[in-house]
Amino acid sequence: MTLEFTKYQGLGNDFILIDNRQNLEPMITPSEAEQLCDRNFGIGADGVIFVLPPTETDTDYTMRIYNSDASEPEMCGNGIRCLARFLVDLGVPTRSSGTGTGEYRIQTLAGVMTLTLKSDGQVTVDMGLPRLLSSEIPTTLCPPESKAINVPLSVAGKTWDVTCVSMGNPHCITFVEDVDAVDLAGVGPQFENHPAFPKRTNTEFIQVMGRSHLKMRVWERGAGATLACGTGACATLVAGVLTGRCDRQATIELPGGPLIIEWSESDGRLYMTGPAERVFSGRI
Ligand SMILES: N[C@H](CCC[C@H](N)C(=O)O)C(=O)O
Repeated sequence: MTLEFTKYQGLGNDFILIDNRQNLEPMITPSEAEQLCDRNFGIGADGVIFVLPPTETDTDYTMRIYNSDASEPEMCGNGIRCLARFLVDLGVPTRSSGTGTGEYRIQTLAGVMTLTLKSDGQVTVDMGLPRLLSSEIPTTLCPPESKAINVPLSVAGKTWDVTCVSMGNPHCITFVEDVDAVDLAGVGPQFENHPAFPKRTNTEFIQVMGRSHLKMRVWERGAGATLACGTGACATLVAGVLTGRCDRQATIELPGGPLIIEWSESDGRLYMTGPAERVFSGRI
């Protein structure tokens, strides 16, 4: 079977996008996606994202994603910005948002996201409400109806203070003195696969540069060290506010570049703004 695809990247978090609008199910299997993500034997990417027909009322399309390890996460922040750019390139008309920019409403396993295309080429995503109860992460670090904020977790012979936030997918955030000193490949997998996280977890290591500037490195569930993580940046801002370290709007500085994140006072939702760029199209 010949597969047409287009590669996009959001701050270096890169994805293979597939126009799957003719079928209700993804046209390739998770293991085929894993092969395509291989950076030596395949196209190379952190994941494969499918544009599927809408099944929820008042949505334009449905997004599904396979990580490069073939697992299926609930949501991807950088990836959904790439999907917005893909829809524009496919010639899909936007809804007028009334503010002079176009919008798409996309169903995901984490809920319906509204994507706004800004005049400067960036994309703002309404990422919805954070989930904070340990049963919602999910984590066994504390009782199901309580929140895991600044709780101790032993990893790699060290005790880390962690705060857990779900953006539909699980995140474990820990604040460190020097984020560049973290042995990401050494400790990342031990966090990812820790028994305290029944669905595994994404892990964000954060250095506070100021109340509106956090420096982040990330070990992603199912993808390893990536250059950026949009859901992780949102979860990080929430953890920073809950632990008194930052304001409700901040620049999250990632290895691949900055994301602007706001945890709205008025509606309690997270808003993420960042770029999404086409790299190349191909067929395999
Ligand atoms: N690896 C993540 C999915 C991709 C999230 C990340 N790339 C983003 O931009 O939000 C997970 O398994 O939850």
